[in-house]
Amino acid sequence: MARGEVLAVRQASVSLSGRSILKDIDFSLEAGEFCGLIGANGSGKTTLLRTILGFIAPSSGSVTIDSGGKLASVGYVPQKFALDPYMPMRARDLVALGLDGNRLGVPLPSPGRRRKVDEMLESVDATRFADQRIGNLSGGQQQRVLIAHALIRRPRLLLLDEPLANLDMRSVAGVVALLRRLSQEFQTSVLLSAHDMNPLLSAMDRIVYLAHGRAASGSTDAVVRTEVLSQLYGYHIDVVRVHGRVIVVAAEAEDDAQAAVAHDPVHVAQVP
Ligand SMILES: Nc1ncnc2c1ncn2[C@@H]1O[C@H](COP(=O)(O)OP(=O)(O)OP(=O)(O)O)[C@@H](O)[C@H]1O
Repeated sequence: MARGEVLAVRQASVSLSGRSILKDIDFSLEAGEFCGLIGANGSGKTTLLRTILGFIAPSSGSVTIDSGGKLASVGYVPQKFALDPYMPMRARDLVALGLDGNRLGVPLPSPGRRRKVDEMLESVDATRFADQRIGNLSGGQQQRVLIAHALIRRPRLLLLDEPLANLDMRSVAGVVALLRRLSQEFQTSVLLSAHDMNPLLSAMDRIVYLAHGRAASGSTDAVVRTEVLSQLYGYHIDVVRVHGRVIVVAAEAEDDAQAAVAHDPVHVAQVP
């Protein structure tokens, strides 16, 4: 691994049930970098995150994480974390659970634990709803608590699977700004998956763009370009910038392009 790198994914390929899902994925993240993992539904974002977490072994290539000597090197906020409104657990209880890692049993309360939890709740602006039932909080508030849970042991790398899905526009902006701030403050590298890159444009240091099981990575300006994405998709793509938003357009009505549009009308729009 190069100096300063927290995560290095090198020529990693992944097959599931005999099907090739990811091919030759290659990118790295440095300390404190904020990276968007962008791709349409089914492009392999969750599979890549699970591979980085070590739940899936790559069939070739490698994934290396530099723990920096820490026990808790990776924090994870999974997709679709269902919180039952009737679960008798306060926001602060969930954050406190993050302190326990893999330990079993109920830890004794202590002033030290309480202080760490209070500080973490404060960092994610959750102090005012810390004593409410987790299931009664709004989607944006729940995301803040889940982020606090994942970050309380100050991991070097934080992985988040579609944390912006199902949030309203204001909450999306709030969660992105929060993650940007925390990644700098804690020097935690963030890898966040999303199907729409637009809310992340101002926050991303780099992008990993997945299509057809392959990835293009680098700075947003270097990757989100007509030539690069056309090569990745294997047919002509136009990258259109309108009012500060990026729209990726499959310009030709080829079969593959049609399929992409049908697959994800939000991500790849089609010129009529
Ligand atoms: N266990 C499995 N066996 C075979 N194929 C699988 C398996 N799990 C996932 N896949 C396939 O791998 C591809 C990538 O799925 P993945 O969930 O990683 O995509 P994603 O980008 O996270 O999608 P979404 O945005 O819908 O969550 C999909 O075509 C999916 O059907």
